[in-house]
Amino acid sequence: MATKPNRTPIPSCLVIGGCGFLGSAIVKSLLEKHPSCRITAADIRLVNQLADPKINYVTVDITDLASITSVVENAKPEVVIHTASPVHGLGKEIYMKVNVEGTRNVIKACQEVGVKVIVYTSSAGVVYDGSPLINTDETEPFPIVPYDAYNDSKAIAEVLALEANGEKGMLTTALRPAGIFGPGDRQVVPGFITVAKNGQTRWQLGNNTNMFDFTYIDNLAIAHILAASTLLHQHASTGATDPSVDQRSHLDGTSLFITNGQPVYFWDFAKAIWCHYGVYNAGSIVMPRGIGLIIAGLAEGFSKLMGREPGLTRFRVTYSCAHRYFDIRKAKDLLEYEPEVSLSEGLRRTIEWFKAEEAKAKA
Ligand SMILES: NC(=O)c1ccc[n+]([C@@H]2O[C@H](COP(=O)([O-])OP(=O)(O)OC[C@H]3O[C@@H](n4cnc5c(N)ncnc54)[C@H](O)[C@@H]3O)[C@@H](O)[C@H]2O)c1
Repeated sequence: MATKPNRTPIPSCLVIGGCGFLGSAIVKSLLEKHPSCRITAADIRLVNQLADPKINYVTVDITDLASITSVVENAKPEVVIHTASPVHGLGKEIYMKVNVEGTRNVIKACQEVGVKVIVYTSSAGVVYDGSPLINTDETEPFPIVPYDAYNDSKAIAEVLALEANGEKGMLTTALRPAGIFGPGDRQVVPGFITVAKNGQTRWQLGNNTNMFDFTYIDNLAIAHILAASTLLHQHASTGATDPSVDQRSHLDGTSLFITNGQPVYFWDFAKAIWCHYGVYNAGSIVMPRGIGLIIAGLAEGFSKLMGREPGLTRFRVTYSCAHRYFDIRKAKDLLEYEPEVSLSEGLRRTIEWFKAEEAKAKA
């Protein structure tokens, strides 16, 4: 049995990737939950800055050791939350450079400056190889053949972050979110909205018996803050890792799946988005997965010849027919993590935000 987590207020925190979707939500939650925290938000591009004098925005490129070291030295944070990563769908080289070498640089800089706690944002995809993930927990090993370069690089970076646990007095943990969505989302919900705009919502790939996990952004931001303040408390009380504590109840040196804890049928999630968006004809034509893969293969070949982006890809077919949901009991035990915003309320807030943004753009 895990012991009840104790927490310590976070006096200073550097959020790397602090202008990104997740990073800026963490900054916002820190302002709310730890109002006296000195916050530095560092990112390679300073966009979406919150107008609050308590936040110090700085430019950083984590692939450059001197750049990240100087940011950590100036910020002198007790806690570093590292969310930076390129988006999914790019080449292997960029993932190895930013996620692997960049994370190595972040760890080195933190060790040099004496940071106490690192919370690394990993991904639920680190255990995915295309096989079904059904209520998967943290005992699931990394796959022998990773699904793609992005997930491979996230797994390598997670291992680097966790191996640094206990070194030079620093405690580390890794959170593995699945399908983050919310206002400001650039990946999950925009994909479904594009399908609606292209008039393709009638098509459903597969028979919709596959369950999927998604995570509302604010729940995930709070999970990061819970992890940071719990580790900070542990640091203050034991100085580092405590080998006398049952290994299963260690937050340091371990990874936790974080989701909304409400797995849903993949196409039910899509249909809910489209209904909120005002499209009600979804899913009336079911295309079996096998046929979808053949058509996607042809579409990819044709698009390559024409120099265009294919609308349907084998990745999208496989993904939308996959079983992918996770057991989050470990996060509930070790962090007392409880998703505050339900999936349906999260979707409502998200689509309202997208509609408002579209209205602003038209005005
Ligand atoms: N979005 C999802 O569904 C999802 C799912 C699982 C895991 N994750 C992980 O969550 C984290 C946050 O994702 P997000 O959706 O907020 O992405 P995002 O693209 O909105 O934010 C990532 C931020 O990292 C910054 N960044 C990229 N390269 C950098 C560099 N070299 N130096 C400094 N900053 C750099 C970007 O400018 C960006 O602001 C990432 O680590 C991602 O791998 C995301």
